[in-house]
Amino acid sequence: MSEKKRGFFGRLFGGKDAPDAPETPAVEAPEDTSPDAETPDDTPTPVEMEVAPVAAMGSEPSVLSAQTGPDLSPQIAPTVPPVLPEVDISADLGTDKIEPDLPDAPFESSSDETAAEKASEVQEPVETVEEPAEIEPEAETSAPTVPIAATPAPAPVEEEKLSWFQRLKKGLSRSSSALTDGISSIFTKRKLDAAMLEELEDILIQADLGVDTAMAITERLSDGRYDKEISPEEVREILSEEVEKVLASVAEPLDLNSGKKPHVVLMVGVNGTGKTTTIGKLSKKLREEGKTVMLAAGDTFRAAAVEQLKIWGERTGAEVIARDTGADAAGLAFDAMKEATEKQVDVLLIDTAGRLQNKAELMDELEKVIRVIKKHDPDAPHTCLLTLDATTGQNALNQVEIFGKVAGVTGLVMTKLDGTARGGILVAIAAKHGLPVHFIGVGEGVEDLEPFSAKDFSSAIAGLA
Ligand SMILES: Nc1nc2c(ncn2[C@@H]2O[C@H](COP(=O)(O)OP(=O)(O)OP(=O)(O)O)[C@@H](O)[C@H]2O)c(=O)[nH]1
Repeated sequence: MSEKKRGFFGRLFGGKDAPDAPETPAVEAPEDTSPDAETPDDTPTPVEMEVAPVAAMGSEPSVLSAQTGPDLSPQIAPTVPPVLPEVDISADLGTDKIEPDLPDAPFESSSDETAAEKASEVQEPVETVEEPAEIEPEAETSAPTVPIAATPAPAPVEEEKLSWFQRLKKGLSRSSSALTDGISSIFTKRKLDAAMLEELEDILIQADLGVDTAMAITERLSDGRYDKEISPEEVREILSEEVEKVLASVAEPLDLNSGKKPHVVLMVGVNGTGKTTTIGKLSKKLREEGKTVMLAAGDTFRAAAVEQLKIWGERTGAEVIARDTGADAAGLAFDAMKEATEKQVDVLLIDTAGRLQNKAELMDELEKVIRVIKKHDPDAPHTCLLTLDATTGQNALNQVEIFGKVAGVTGLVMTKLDGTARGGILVAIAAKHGLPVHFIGVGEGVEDLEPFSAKDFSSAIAGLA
C-alpha cells in the first residue's frame, strides 16, 4: 500500500500527521446561539467549586429499563410544521381558520426555540397582549351570493402505529441523512483511496461525532481495504459498529432504587432544553409502574413552567408542590423535600429554572438548591439529570462539564434529536465525558422519550434498517 490518508490534524495544520493531537480540536468551537453566551474559553468556571463526584449508578434492576417488548404507543404527529404554500390574499374567499397541529403535551414554546431565546424569556418575562381580531365589515355587493359547495371532508386517515425504533429513525432522519447522503456521494463504485477517507472524515466531523470517533471509523475502513471497492452499505455498517462501541458503555437505565423514600431526582440544564417536559414524561412512566410521584415546580422564574408542571401533575396523578412566580427556588425545594418525606412518596422530581452554564450567579443559586436538599438527606439528590438539547451542537460538551462540576450530574437526557442534523453530538459527549445516558427524546409527545439504547441509536443514525 503506497498511499496513506493524512490524519485530520495533518490536514488541519498542513503537516503529514499529528500523532499528539489534542483531545479537543480547534474545529470543535462551541456553536452557542445565545446572545449572551460566551465561548467555553471565556466561560468563567467557578473556581471555588470542586468537581462533584459523579455518582456511580447501582447495578440494581432498574425501573426504567430499555424497552424490549412490542411498542403499542400511538403515532406522534410530526413536530416540524408543514411549509404552507403562499396564499394570494386577494383571493380570500372564506373565513375558515386553519388550526395548527398541536403536540399532545401542554407546551408553550416551539421545539425550534434555541436556548438563548428561552434564556431571554426567563430573565425578562414579557407579557404578550393579544390584540383583538379586527372584524372586517362585510363588503356590500349587489351580486347574488353564490353558495360555495361544501367540500366533503377527507376520510380520516388511519394513523399507522410506529414502533419506538421507527420513531427513533424518523426523529434521527435529519442526522442520519446528513451522514448517509455524504457516504453515498463518496463511495460510488470507486476504489478506496486516501482522498475518499479524508472526505469521509470531514463528513463525520461535521456531523458532530467528534474527531476521535471519526478517525476510528476511517482507520477501520482503511484497514486492508485500500484499492478495493467498498459499498456505502459497508461504510454504514462500520459507522454503526464504531458508534455503538462508544455508546455501549454509557447506555444505562435510570436506577431509582436508592432504597430512599423519596428517591430525589433533580433536573438541571440550560433554558429550554426540556427539563419540565422530561419531568412530565418521566412522571408518566413512573406512575405507570405504580410508583407514587411528587413534582416540585422549582422553576420559579417562569410562570408558564409552573403551570406546565401542574398540568403534568394532573395528567399523571402526581402531587405538585408549587409557589408563586419569583419565589425562592431553594425554599421550594426545602418544602418539597419535607412534604415528600412526610408522605413517603417513592420519587420526588424537582424541576429547576433553566440557566446558562456560564452565568456564575445562576449556578450559585443551583448550588444553594442542592445544599438545601441535603439538609433533609445528605445523600440527596440521589439522581441529578442534565437535559441537553441536541440542536445546541458542540456547546453541549461544555454544558456537561460545567453542570457536572456544579451540580454533580449523574446522568444525561438528550432531547430534541428530532429537530437537528447534529445528533452525532451524543457520540462526542459519550467519548469525552463517559456519563450515563438514560433517555433520549425525539419529539414533544409524551411517548417520545425512551430509555437510551446504544444499538438502536447507532443503527438509526447510520441509516440501517
Ligand atoms: N421536538 C422536540 N421538542 C421537545 C423535546 N423535548 C422538549 N421539547 C420542547 O422543548 C420546549 C422546551 O421544553 P421545556 O420542558 O419547557 O424546557 P425547560 O428546560 O423546562 O425550559 P426552561 O424552564 O425555560 O428552562 C417545549 O416546547 C417542549 O415541548 C423533544 O425531544 N423534541
